[in-house]
Amino acid sequence: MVVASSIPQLSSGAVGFPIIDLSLDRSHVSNLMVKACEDFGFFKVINHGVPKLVIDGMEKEGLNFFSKTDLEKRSVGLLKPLGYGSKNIGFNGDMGDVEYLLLHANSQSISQASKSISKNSAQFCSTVNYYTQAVKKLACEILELIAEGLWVHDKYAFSRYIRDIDSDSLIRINYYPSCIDSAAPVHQSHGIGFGEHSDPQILTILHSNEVGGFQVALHDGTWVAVPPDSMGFNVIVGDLMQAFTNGRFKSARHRALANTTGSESRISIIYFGAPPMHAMVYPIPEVVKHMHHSLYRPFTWDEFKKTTYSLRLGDQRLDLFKVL
Ligand SMILES: C=C1C[C@]23C[C@@]1(O)CC[C@H]2[C@@]12CC[C@H](O)[C@@](C)(C(=O)O1)[C@H]2[C@@H]3C(=O)O
Ligand SMILES: O=C(O)CCC(=O)C(=O)O
Ligand SMILES: [Fe+2]
Repeated sequence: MVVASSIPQLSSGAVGFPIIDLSLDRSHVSNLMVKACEDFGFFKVINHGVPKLVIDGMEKEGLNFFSKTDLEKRSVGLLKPLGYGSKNIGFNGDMGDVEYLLLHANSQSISQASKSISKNSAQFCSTVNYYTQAVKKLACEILELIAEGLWVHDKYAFSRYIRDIDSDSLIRINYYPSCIDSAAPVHQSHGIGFGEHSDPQILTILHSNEVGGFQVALHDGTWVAVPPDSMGFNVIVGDLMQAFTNGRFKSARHRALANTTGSESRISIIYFGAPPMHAMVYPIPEVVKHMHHSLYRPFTWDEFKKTTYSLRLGDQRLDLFKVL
């Protein structure tokens, strides 16, 4: 990746995704974000203001959890799809070389979940809460900058959904064991940690340790590796943002490769910013005005989420909401 205001081409001919420095001038940053969302549906932010201590604490709790025995991990008593999972992704047969912990991102749910996740539940709870609050704040700032860059007159047009007390946002920790860690021989691994997909929510904020494997697809379908950087956060446009912007932004298809060669395990911590279940989603009038008609019919997040869970990971679920 290269810090720049345009789309940099690396010498190899590969694309470097935009890196946006949040300490720069606000209107410059908001324009860069809109361009990045249009060109890639993806960018990295640096100088984001989330303290390293908060990130390290969260990562440590994650590693501590995944180091437990199978029995201990499987005893996390949360209703599916929340809780602990290993290899299975969703309900429709998708598989990957990944273990995960999926939680609701509100403090009451985190507090409740902590009791079955950690013996030191108070510490787990406060660590996850600190992280979630900090990353939610970052997500809101980014959404407000994007609204400004799009000249939407209500700068809270997107962020209000995830600021809402009933927001259905999630927090997920994915653990990709190194082949040395893994019980399965390397030749049995199919190479995929988390298969190709777009995220259904509004915006995703992804952090990972210094182990590679995360990839994003360009609009033409070419896969590009995202170099790991534990100092930055990856920002991914979700399906709802595509609907809000009437297709001006496209949700980014991404995947994580399994760790088949390295000796280190990869851990990623992901915040998915989502609206409340009852919230209506429809293209915002300012964007439609320039494009003449709405590409998508209005729908609730509840309806979209149900559709998402009835489909496979890689399906293009937003197509089902297109106006014909
Ligand atoms: C196969 C599936 C897993 C998923 C729900 C789905 O039916 C399709 C989307 C998947 C996804 C991708 C982004 C997030 O990781 C996630 C929690 C979400 O909201 O949609 C997962 C779902 C999951 O793992 O439960
Ligand atoms: O773990 C990663 O790096 C990506 C996983 C992902 O895209 C997801 O959980 O939705
Ligand atoms: Fe994802």
